[in-house]
Amino acid sequence: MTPPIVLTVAGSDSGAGAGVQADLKVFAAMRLYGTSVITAITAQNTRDVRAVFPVPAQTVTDQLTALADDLPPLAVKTGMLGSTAVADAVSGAARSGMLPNLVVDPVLVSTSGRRLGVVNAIERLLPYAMVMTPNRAEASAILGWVVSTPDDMAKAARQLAATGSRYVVVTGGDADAESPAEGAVDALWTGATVRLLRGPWVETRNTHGTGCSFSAAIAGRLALGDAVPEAVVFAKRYVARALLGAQRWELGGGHGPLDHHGWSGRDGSGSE
Ligand SMILES: Nc1ncnc2c1ncn2[C@@H]1O[C@H](COP(=O)(O)OP(=O)(O)O)[C@@H](O)[C@H]1O
Ligand SMILES: Cc1ncc(COP(=O)(O)O)c(N)n1
Repeated sequence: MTPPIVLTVAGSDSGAGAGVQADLKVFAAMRLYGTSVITAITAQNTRDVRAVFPVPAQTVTDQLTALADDLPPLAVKTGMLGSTAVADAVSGAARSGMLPNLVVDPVLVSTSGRRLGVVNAIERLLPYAMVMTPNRAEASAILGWVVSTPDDMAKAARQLAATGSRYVVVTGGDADAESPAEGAVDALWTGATVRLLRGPWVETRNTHGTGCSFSAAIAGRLALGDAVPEAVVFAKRYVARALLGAQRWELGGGHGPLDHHGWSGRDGSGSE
C-alpha cells in the first residue's frame, strides 16, 4: 500500500529531539511518508541552542513548490518559522492551497530558552490553520495575558479562535518541577465549545520535542482522515507513551528526547 504523504515545515535540530527530525520520526512511527521543508538550521543539543542559521525565504518557497509539484501532502504541520519573511513565504503557499489540513505549532522559544520565532510572523499563518497548538507560554505571548490554570487555558483556547484557526489546543506541558495535581491537561476549542483533555503526568527530564511531536502526530492523523478532535486525542496519547518510554533514558545532559518508536515497549499499562 502506498503510504499517505504528510509534510513538516520546520527548523532542523542537530540533536534530533525536536524540529524536523522529531517530526519525521513521528511520521515514520505512524507508517506515513514524511516530507520536509527546512526553514532554519539550528546548532542544538539537549542543553541549549547555540546558533540559528535562517534559510532564505525564496529557498523555503522553492522547497514548498518542489513538493507541491510532485509529492503533494494530505496534511501539513509548521513548527519553527524564524523570520517574518519565511512566515510570509509559508502563508503564501497556504493561501494558494498548497498546505491542506494545516497544523500550526506557534514555536516561539525552545525548552532551553532560546528565541526561535516571533508572534507577528506566526499570526500571518493562523488564518489558514485547521488547528493551532500553542503551549501556555505561546498562548500568553499571542494573547498578551498570562495563561496558567486549566480555566485560563480554556479561556485562551476560545479567545485564540479569533486568530482564524478553526480549532485550537492550548497544551499544558513543561510545568515546573513537580507533577501538577490535575495531570497533563490540554484545552481544545472545537469551534463550538471547549473540552479539557486530561492524561497522566509523566515525571521526567526528557521533554525535548513534546510540542513538535504532538503537532506532527495531529497532522499525521489528519492525513489518515481523522477529524481534528480524534487526531488531538490520538496525539496526546502518542506523546504520553513516548514520554513514558524515554522516562529514564540518558541521552545528553539536558532535556533529552522522546521514545518516538516505542523501543522501550512501555505503553502506560505498567508492564515493560
Ligand atoms: N510531563 C508530561 N506528562 C504528560 N504529558 C505531557 C508532559 N509534558 C507535555 N505533555 C503533553 O505533551 C503535549 C505537548 O505539550 P507541551 O509540552 O505543552 O508542548 P511544548 O513542547 O510546545 O511546550 C501535550 O499533550 C501535553 O499535555
Ligand atoms: C528546530 C527546533 N524547533 C522547535 C523547537 C522547540 O522544541 P522544544 O520546545 O521541545 O525545545 C526546537 N527546540 N528546535
